[in-house]
Amino acid sequence: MLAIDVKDLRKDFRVQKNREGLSGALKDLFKREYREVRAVKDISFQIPQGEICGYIGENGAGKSTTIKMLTGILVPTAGELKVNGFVPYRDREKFVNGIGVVFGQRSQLWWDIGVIESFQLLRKVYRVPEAEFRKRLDNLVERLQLGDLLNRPVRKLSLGQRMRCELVASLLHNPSILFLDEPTIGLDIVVKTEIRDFLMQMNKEEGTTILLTTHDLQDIEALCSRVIMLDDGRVIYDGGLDELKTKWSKGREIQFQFAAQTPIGKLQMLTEGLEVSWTVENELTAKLFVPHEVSVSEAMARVVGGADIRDIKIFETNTDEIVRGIYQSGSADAEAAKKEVASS
Ligand SMILES: Nc1ncnc2c1ncn2[C@@H]1O[C@H](COP(=O)(O)OP(=O)(O)OP(=O)(O)O)[C@@H](O)[C@H]1O
Repeated sequence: MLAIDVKDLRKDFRVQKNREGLSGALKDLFKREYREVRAVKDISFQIPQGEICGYIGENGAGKSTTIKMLTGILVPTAGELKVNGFVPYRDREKFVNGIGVVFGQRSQLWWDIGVIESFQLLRKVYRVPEAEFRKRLDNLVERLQLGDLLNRPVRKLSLGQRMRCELVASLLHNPSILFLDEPTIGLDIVVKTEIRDFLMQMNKEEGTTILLTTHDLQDIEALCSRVIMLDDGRVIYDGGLDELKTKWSKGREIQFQFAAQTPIGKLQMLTEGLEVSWTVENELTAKLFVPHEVSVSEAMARVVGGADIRDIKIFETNTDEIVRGIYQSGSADAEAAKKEVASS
C-alpha cells in the first residue's frame, strides 16, 4: 500500500474582495463580493512507504495547503487523496493514529504546563497504553536528549528545545507517516543537524515515511532522496535530488592553485579545443569552468600535465542556486532554468 496517493488534487479558497475608498468599504458592509484563489491546481503524486520526500516551493506555492489536506485539516475542492489507505477528511478518527504532524511555526504543546504533562495529555488523546507510552517516551527522550527538560513549562524552553519536544509529541503514538512543515525554521546549525540525524535514523530503523516542507535546502540534501517542487500550485518537478542537480546545474568549476605564476595564455593553450573558460583569481590561482558536456577528468588531466599544481578544488553549482534558478524561471524546463542560474 502506498503511504500517500494524490490524484488531481485541487484547493480553491474563497476570499473577500475589498472595494476601494470609503464608499467601497460601505458597499462591502452591505454586499460582500468574493473571488476564488486556486492554491493547489490539480496535482498528482504517490509516495511509497518508507520514503523521505522533500516538498518545496516559494512562499505561496501551495505547500502548506497540500499538507493541510493530507492531514485532514482542509477538505479538497476536487481530486482524490489517500493517506495510509484513508481519506483524511472523511476517516479522521481512524486516520490520525497513523500520522504525526509538526508545524514549525505552531506548537502542539500546552504553553504553561510541564512538557511531560503535555505528553501525558497526548497519550490520552491517542489512547496509547501506559506501558507502551513509557517505553516509547524513554526511547525518544534518550535519542533527542530531553532528560532534564521534561518538567519545564514549554514557555521556558528555547526554540531548539521546543522543536525537539514537538518531534517527540508527534511520535508518541508511533505513526507510520510524519508530516513536517518547516521543522528546522529558526534553529541553529547544531540543533538542525541533531534533528536531521534523528529523522534519518528513525527512517532507517522504523521505516517511517516523511513528507518534509522546508525553505532550507540543506534539510533536503541531508534527508531526501526525492523532491517534489511546486510553483504557483502546480508540480513542476518530481524526482531525485541528484537528477535535479545534473539536469539543471550548468557545470562544475575547478580551482587550481599553481606553484608559480602561470599566464592565462598558457592555461588557455593547455585546454585548447575544449569548450571551457578560465577566470584568473590572483597571481597563483585560476578557476576553470567545465560545462556538463565536457569531461572533467580530461580537462583536469590537461592542466595537471602542463602546469605545476599545488592544490585543486572542485565546486558543484550549489543546490540553492539551482533551485533559485528554477523558481525564477517558474519552469521545469531545464534550459530555461539553466539560463536563470547562469544569469544569477
Ligand atoms: N485560508 C486561506 N484563505 C485564502 N487564501 C489562502 C488561505 N490559505 C492559503 N491561501 C493562499 O493560497 C496560496 C498558497 O498558500 P500556502 O500557504 O499553501 O503556500 P506555501 O507554499 O505553504 O507558502 P509558505 O512557504 O509561505 O508557507 C497563497 O496564495 C495563499 O495566499
